[in-house]
Amino acid sequence: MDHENEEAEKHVDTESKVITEGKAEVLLSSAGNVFYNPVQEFNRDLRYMRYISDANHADWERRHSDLYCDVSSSDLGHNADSLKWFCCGSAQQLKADAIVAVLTLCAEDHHQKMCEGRVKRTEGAQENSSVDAPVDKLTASRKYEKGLTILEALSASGLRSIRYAKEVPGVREVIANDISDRAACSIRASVAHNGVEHLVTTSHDDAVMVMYQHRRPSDRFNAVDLDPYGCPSPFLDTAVQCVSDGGVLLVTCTDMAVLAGNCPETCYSKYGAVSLRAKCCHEMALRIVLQCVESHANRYGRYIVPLLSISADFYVRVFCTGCETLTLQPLGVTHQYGEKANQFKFTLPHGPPVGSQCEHCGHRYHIGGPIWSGPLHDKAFVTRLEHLASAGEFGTARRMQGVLAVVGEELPDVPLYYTLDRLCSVMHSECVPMMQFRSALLNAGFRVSFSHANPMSIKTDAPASVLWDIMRHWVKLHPVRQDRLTGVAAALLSREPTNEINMDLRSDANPKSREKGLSRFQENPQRFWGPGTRARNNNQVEGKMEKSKKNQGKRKKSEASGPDEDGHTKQLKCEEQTLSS
Ligand SMILES: C[S@@+](CC[C@H](N)C(=O)[O-])C[C@H]1O[C@@H](n2cnc3c(N)ncnc32)[C@H](O)[C@@H]1O
Ligand SMILES: [Zn+2]
Repeated sequence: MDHENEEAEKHVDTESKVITEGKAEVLLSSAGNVFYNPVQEFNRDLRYMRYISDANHADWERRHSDLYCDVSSSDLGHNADSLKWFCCGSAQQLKADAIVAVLTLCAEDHHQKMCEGRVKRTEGAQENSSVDAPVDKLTASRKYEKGLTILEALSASGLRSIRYAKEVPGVREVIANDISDRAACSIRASVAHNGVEHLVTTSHDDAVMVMYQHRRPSDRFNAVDLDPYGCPSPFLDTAVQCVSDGGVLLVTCTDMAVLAGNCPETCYSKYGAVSLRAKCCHEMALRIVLQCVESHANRYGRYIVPLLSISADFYVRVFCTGCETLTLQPLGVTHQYGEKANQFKFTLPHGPPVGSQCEHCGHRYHIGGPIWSGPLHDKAFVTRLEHLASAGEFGTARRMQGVLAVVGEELPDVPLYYTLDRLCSVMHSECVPMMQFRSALLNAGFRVSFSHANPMSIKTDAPASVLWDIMRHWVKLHPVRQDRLTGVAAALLSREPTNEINMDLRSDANPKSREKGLSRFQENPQRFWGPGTRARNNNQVEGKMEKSKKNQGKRKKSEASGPDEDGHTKQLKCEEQTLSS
C-alpha cells in the first residue's frame, strides 16, 4: 500500500460507514466530516445517464475515431452525435432549493459547424435513429486511452466520480477533487475500495487551480461537474475555460432563496441579475444562472447551449401587491437574414414595453433580471434521456421518467409562467379546474404547457389580457363574494372581457405525461429533505467557511421553512381541486 492509501486508511476509521449507490460504495467516517447527502441520488443518477450531446464535436471525433472505427463517417454531424455518448445527463436535485443546469460549451467559431450539424442531423434523424450502437461496444470500469476526461471539481466523498468510473462506458480518467483533506482521504479510500484506481485520480486542491491548469484546449475536460455548497459563481470563470468544445458543464446551485427573490441584492452581487419573488421564481432562477454562465463564457469567445435545466419544486411565498402580470423586455433583437441558419444581425430593441402602471390592475412594476430567455432544454437531448430512463436501470428511474416527460412537453419558446392557484387567489375566486383553464387557452388559439418547476404552472404564449379574461369569464360563472371584491381583484373585474372565452373541455388539454399517470412533480421524499449541511469543520478552509455559516444559517432558516403553512395548505387545496378535475 502506498503512502497516500495508508493515509486514507487512517482517516477512514473502523467506525466508517459504507454507503452504496448505483455501482459505487463509498466509505464515510462516522464523524460526518465529509459531505454526503443521500437525497441527491436522483441528481446523481441522471448524471450517469449516458447521453448524446447536440454539439458537432470535432475534438471528440478526433479523439475517438479509432475507438469507433466501425462507425461510418459519412454523416459527420450525426455520427459526432453517436460518438458522443457520454456520462452525465443532469438533473433535478431531490432537495429543496436546488437547481441544476447542464450546458454544452462551444467556441464561437464552432457555431457554424454546429448549425450545419444540426441541419444534417434533422435530415438524417429517421434513418439513423439507432444511435445507441457505438457506445454499447464500450464498457464501463475499463480505461480507454482516448476516452472521456471528467472533472468532479468539488467531490466530497468521491461518490459521483466512482459512479462515473463504474457506470460510464468509454472513460479515460475521472479527477475527483476536493479542497478538504478529510474529503481527499475519504475519496482515496473509496477509490481503492471500489478498485477504480486505474480510472479515478484523487486530487486535493482548490477547484479553481485545477480548472485553471486545464485551460489549454489540449488539456480541457469533456465534462466538468460543479456541485458547491450554495452558489457556483466563484468557480464559473475557470469552469467555462476548461470544458472542451462541445463538452459539458454541469452546474448545481443550492442557494435557491437568493435566486428566487429573497435577497435580490445578494443575487445581483453573485449572479449579476436581480431575482424576483414571483410565482415563476424557480424558472427565473434557472434563467439567471444560465445568463450568468453564458456571460462568463462570452468573455472567452464561447457560448452555451442548455441541454437540460431543472429546478426542484419548492414553494416560495409571494408578496407582490399587484396582479403579477409578467412582461419581458429583450436587451437585444436578433434578425436572421439570408439562407444560412447562422446568418444573423443584431439590433437594439425598443422599450420599455409597459407604462409606469400595470394596464390590468393599475399597480406599479418590479424589475428583475437579466435572464436567459432562450430554450432551457435541448429537445433531442431530453428525448434520449427519456429513452434511457425508461430502460429503468436507476434507483430513481420512475421520477426521472415523469420529470423528463414534463420537461419534454414544456413550451421551449415561452420564458417563465403563471400559476393557476395564484391567478385564482388574485381574483379571490374559486379554483379553476386546470384542464378547463388549459382548454380555454387552446380554444382561444394559444399554446399551453406545464413547467416541471410547478404543478400549477401555466406556460403559455397567450397575452396576459387573455388570462385575465378567462378569469373574468370564470368569475361571471362563479361569482366572488361582494365583500371580497377589493383591491387588485376589484380593479381586474372592473373591466369587461375583450376576448371571447370558451372553457369547453378539450382532450388535448390533458398532456401525455399526465394521461399516462407518470410521477411528474416531485414530492418531499423523506424526512430532512433538503440541500444537506456542510461537512463538519475539519481544516482551515472549512474553518473559514464556518465564519460565514452564521449568516447562511439565518438565510437557510428562511429557505428551509419555505412556504408558510397557510400559503402551502391553501395552494395544495387548490392544486387538489384543479388538478383532479
Ligand atoms: C456540496 S459538497 C459536494 C457534494 C458532492 N458533489 C456529492 O455529490 O456528494 C461541496 C464540496 O466542495 C468542497 N469545496 C469547497 N470549496 C472548494 C474549493 N475551492 N475547491 C475544492 N473543493 C471545495 C467541500 O470541501 C465539499 O466537500
Ligand atoms: Zn397588474
